Amino acid sequence: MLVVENVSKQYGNFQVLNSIQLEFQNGIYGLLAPNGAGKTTLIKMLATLMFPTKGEILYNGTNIVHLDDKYRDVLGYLPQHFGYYKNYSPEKYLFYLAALKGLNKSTAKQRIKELLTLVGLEDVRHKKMKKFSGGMIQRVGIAQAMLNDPKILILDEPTAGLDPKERSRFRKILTSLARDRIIILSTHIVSDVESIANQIIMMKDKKILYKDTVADISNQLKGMLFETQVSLTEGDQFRANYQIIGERQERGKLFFRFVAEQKQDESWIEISPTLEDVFLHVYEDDQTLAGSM
Ligand SMILES: Nc1ncnc2c1ncn2[C@@H]1O[C@H](COP(=O)(O)OP(=O)(O)OP(=O)(O)O)[C@@H](O)[C@H]1O
Repeated sequence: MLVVENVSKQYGNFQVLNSIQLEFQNGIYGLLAPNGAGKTTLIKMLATLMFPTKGEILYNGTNIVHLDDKYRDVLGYLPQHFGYYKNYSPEKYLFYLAALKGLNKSTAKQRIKELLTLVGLEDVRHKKMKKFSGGMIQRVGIAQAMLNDPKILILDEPTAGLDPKERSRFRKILTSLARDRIIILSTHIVSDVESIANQIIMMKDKKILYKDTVADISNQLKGMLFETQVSLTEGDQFRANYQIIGERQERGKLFFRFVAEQKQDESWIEISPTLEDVFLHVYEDDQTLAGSM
């Protein structure tokens, strides 16, 4: 078990995280927040690339800093921007990293074969990576993070720049890896984690806002989410009165999806909230969100 125990992080006087408390068991955790909320900072601390200003991170009861190499032996990490050699093939690159990680040759051979199959790159294993799409490169990234068969796999915004098909493929790979390890995946895109994460962690104002299942977080808006239609001339007034989650124009009318404390009009239709609704609701005033969508 991995435990983040009362962790705070400051860069100089600038506080990014304040008293973070988290526990991870095997399964997929989606770390979901707009850019700038501190996801990378938390992930870098989990990967021992940065250290908490206060608090500690424990793996099976021992501070990961003290575990040192023993911790890195069970850790797989895919950073936001991972460095690969464009002129290498994925196979050559993975052999190179396996050697750096101290895997013996026959173990490496077997493992690389399995991993290239897992990520669907066996057919192009000898092709130079400079010809690869963003999705293929990210799959090489997963393979490199999985070389040591880690108990903890951490991926920082792994789907950035991928198209929907590649995202879907990525999700399937992660699901297949989740059975007997902790997977922590950071993203600002709800659909990346909605269908695969056992738990979603949402951060706001330097703190953990929610750590719960998709269903339980979605229920935060239960009874408060509605749809209705109004005339075009009433649109501005309606927007001023309610928090709008979505709107569209159709047949000369405005259709709003919006949040209100309770049903105030017979014409309003209560709808089941999704994780995306809660995300938009929670980060409505968040300046960082505008740049991330
Ligand atoms: N080395 C640093 N020195 C000072 N401020 C930093 C440093 N690294 C990050 N920050 C600031 O800390 C805040 C959180 O950054 P962080 O990268 O952890 O956010 P994030 O949620 O991962 O966003 P992104 O996905 O854009 O990286 C941001 O305001 C960022 O500008």
